[in-house]
Amino acid sequence: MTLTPDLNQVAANAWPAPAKLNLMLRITGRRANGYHELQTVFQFIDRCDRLWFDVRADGQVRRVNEVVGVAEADDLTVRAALALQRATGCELGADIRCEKNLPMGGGLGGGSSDAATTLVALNQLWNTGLSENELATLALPLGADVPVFVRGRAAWAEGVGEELMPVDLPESWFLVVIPDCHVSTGAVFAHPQLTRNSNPIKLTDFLRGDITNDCLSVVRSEYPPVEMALHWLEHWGGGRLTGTGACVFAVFDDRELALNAHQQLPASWQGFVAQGLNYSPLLAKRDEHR
Ligand SMILES: C[C@@](CO)(OP(=O)(O)O)[C@H](O)COP(=O)(O)OP(=O)(O)OC[C@H]1O[C@@H](n2ccc(N)nc2=O)[C@H](O)[C@@H]1O
Ligand SMILES: Nc1ncnc2c1ncn2[C@@H]1O[C@H](COP(=O)(O)OP(=O)(O)O)[C@@H](O)[C@H]1O
Repeated sequence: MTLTPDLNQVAANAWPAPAKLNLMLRITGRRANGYHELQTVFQFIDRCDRLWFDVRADGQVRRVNEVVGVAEADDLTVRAALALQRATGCELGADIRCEKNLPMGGGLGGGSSDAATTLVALNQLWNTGLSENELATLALPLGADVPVFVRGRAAWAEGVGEELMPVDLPESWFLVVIPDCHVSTGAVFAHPQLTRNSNPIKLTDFLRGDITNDCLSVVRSEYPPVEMALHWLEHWGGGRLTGTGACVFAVFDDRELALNAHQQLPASWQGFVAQGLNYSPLLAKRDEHR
């Protein structure tokens, strides 16, 4: 008999919720409801939150661990589970445990990814049988970035991020720097100086090197830690902002170069090295359960 938990088993039962990077982001207009029309490119990275689900027979949905700064009722995992219950009439519930490895509000999409992983996992574990399209439709009201995580394919995106076209991109290495500040997505989109009228481009323009992020100039002027991180990354070929930030990243051809840059990160700064992924690890996990 062993008294230590079988850590391999714990890991095997975990459902991954990867981060994303926006490799470019253009704002091409504004809708009547105030939301902005975007063009963006999403790629996943191999840095993930991990979630565990225990099915409950009594229909209750509970988050069983503390997530600092997020009340249980507001947690996107709980909201996603309740949305799936409502849509399907499922009478089962779940205990949800979420290991947060991704910084919140950093433009890495951790909350959106947790929501998507919850939808995909519980659709399997509850046997609710929704198709990928149905899950993506359920995902959008939870957040503009949730559908891309449900579909699990790196994508060229338009609209508010819901019109998705899968793309295959180089799976480069990234050094992601986490500036010591939180950027409010709402505040960036409300900023009077934000560029809102970029001309639309095509995927081929992005592939030829148009990697503009229209949020960059507002974010770097309003948030000094982002400006400092971008300044430091100039030494490594220049930094880019993911989404509305605060995280910034530089691209490397191989892991060693990225690790070398990471080692030189100022001691008080946070960051990590990760690889770009065209397929979310969520897909492989889902397929184990089919
Ligand atoms: C712009 C992206 C790119 O990935 O930024 P990140 O949040 O990842 O940094 C996302 O699409 C963000 O989507 P999402 O995360 O769902 O946005 P929310 O926090 O709900 O948006 C907060 C507020 O920003 C404004 N907003 C958001 C998205 C959008 N396309 N136009 C907007 O004008 C709205 O006023 C909204 O109420
Ligand atoms: N499970 C969750 N993980 C992270 N954030 C969550 C979660 N549930 C709700 N949120 C809320 O969503 C916000 C956005 O989180 P996140 O997706 O990590 O950032 P971003 O949209 O900048 O990429 C957080 O500030 C938090 O208030």
